[in-house]
Amino acid sequence: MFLSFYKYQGTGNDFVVIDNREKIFPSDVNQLVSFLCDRKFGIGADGLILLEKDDVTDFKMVYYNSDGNQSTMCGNGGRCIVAFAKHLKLITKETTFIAVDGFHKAKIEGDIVSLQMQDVNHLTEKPNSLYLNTGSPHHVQLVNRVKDFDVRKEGERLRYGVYGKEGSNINFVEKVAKDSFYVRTYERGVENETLSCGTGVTAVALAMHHSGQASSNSVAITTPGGQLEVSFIKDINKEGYSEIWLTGAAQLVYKGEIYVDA
Ligand SMILES: N[C@H](CCC[C@H](N)C(=O)O)C(=O)O
Repeated sequence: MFLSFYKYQGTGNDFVVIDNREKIFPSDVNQLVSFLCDRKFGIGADGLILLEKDDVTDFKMVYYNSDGNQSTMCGNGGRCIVAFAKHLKLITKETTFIAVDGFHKAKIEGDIVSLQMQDVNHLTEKPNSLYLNTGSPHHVQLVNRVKDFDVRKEGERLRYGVYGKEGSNINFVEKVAKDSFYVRTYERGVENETLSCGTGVTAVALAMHHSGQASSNSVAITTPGGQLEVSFIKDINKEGYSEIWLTGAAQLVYKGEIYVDA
């Protein structure tokens, strides 16, 4: 059978996106997801996103990493599904949708999508890093000359060596100017560096503010895949953050059909 799909990318984090409102996708078949995400034998992507109906919100987002397993929240994928919902004429400029980590508001203007992320109530300080969950778990570590850093080797070592089976995404960050940082991310479930990671960029912005490396409540993050901005409010009476918004481009690349064994 032929399966229709859309290919989206959000600052280089790329996804197979499927309109599953009629539940045509056999979602219990992990190897189908890993096949579709395979860059040689399939379409190729960091992850796969299903847009489904929801009784309360405009739509439901279901996210799979390219290893075929359903995963925690994907920030760039959340921005791409909002662009897809607009393409399908389900929404115009604003939306509320449900994802694995709860409700999300989002706004879209042209191809720029601003996605509200879940509040972050706790950041764990470790010897030379911070650990926090922005919808997915993230290790954040400042390094020198991040562009020359062996992200794959060090990322894999930390993801398996420190964070065990559950794992974590691993972000290496370098300060480039006041309230401006360059970030490279090793992504759990992709098991490699991706060109950007939305929940990772969000984690880096909050970690840099928490540790005093950033003073503004709006932080510019450059990734190998493009530019993102994270804005937030620091909660005065506790260590957390709220009103966290991740903003950047999300674009349709192509639409296609792929042959899958029935
Ligand atoms: N790989 C992540 C999920 C996708 C995160 C990333 N693509 C993003 O944009 O947030 C994990 O398993 O925690």
